[in-house]
Amino acid sequence: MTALESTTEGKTGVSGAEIRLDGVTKIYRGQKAPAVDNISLTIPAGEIAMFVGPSGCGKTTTLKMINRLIEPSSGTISIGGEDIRSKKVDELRRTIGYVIQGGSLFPHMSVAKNISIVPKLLGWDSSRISARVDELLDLVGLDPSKYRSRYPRELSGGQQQRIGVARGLAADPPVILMDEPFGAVDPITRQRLQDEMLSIQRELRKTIVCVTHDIDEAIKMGDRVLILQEGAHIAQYDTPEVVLSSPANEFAQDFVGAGSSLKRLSLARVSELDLRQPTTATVGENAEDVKQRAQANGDRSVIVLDSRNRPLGWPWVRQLKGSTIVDPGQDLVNLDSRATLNDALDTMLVSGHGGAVVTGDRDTYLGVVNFKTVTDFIEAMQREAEAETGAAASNGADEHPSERISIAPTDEELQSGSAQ
Ligand SMILES: Nc1ncnc2c1ncn2[C@@H]1O[C@H](COP(=O)(O)OP(=O)(O)OP(=O)(O)O)[C@@H](O)[C@H]1O
Repeated sequence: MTALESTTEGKTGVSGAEIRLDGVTKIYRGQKAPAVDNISLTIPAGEIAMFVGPSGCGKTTTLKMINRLIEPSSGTISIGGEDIRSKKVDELRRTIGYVIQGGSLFPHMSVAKNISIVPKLLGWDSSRISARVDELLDLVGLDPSKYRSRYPRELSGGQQQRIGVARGLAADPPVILMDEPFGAVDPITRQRLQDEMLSIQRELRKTIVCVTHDIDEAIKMGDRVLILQEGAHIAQYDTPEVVLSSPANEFAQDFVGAGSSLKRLSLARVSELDLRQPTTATVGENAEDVKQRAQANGDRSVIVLDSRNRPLGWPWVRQLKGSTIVDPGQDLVNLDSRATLNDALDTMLVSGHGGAVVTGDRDTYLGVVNFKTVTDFIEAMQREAEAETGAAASNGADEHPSERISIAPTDEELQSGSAQ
């Protein structure tokens, strides 16, 4: 077993490997100026590094040099301490997951075939591959029995992207490269995919390098954010907190943009809030018992869970008909506990309940978040940020926090909208 395939020792649960770039330069043929000019960078094992910067600054070129889709003109790249040139290109790529926008699935192959490309190349036997396909579908939130045999054209954009992620993870590589992975989907699906990726990463602790145009995505997803200028010159490489609170220079400041104190909302997670615990019911339970329980709790709606404690629906008590609780069959927009407060507000807006059902790893039910909890939290953050930045908070060029929270419903709307 080589360093690339082995689990990194020393950090509990980390299966990723450190990536190092030393003086790496890429000059494309026929070009005078380097696309990437002498970049040196270390991405610690088990972390997510988000690459951001203006179009053409060299993000994708830098990323693609890590799996040798592009060969550097000079400099050295190592993974897990091993120079990537010490392996054959094909072998190297089998140890690096690669996920790109839209999933880029093969249209003539079923979902299972798409996911199993690399395990097949690695010579895994068919029962191991089939078990792995099911495990990965479960991990990315798709029911294996339903999706295994489908073709890409039978999937939504978000589902295709999930399969793309499953394919990138298939052979359990220590390193995953992602190029604008969530660029082609609508904002709510994008948020869910980001949350799922964070949830998966919490279990797997790979080393992930991800290119994005979106500074908010970088701040949300990254353990570290790399802000690049033209020629892949590093403007700043720091944790999201430091990038937001202390931009290293004018370029980083401009890139992070106005209202950076507000962007800190993207750092606050739903898991930091006190979740409400309204009445829950399990499919198959006696409906009358559930109604009585809800009434005793003063709740006008209940969260219906499946036998594995995953939320299925959020019906009003008056909608509970028949003698047993059945799968309400509505599409429930869940909020992952790793979602940011900005995401929480967006999700709650599309819910008819003035709140959102929060889930943890593998979609397990955790509780409910409502507007009041979030706005209280935001107001406390706002006061803190204003105290920190003093007069700067009143700068007219900045987006004012109150603009962002004005979407919260009134108390009256809250009372009439749900039992919260
Ligand atoms: N195959 C190529 N041949 C010549 N020049 C190239 C090639 N690929 C990229 N470039 C140039 O190299 C520079 C960096 O490109 P790169 O795609 O790495 O940037 P990027 O930051 O990923 O951009 P974007 O955000 O627009 O995708 C750009 O000036 C681009 O025009």
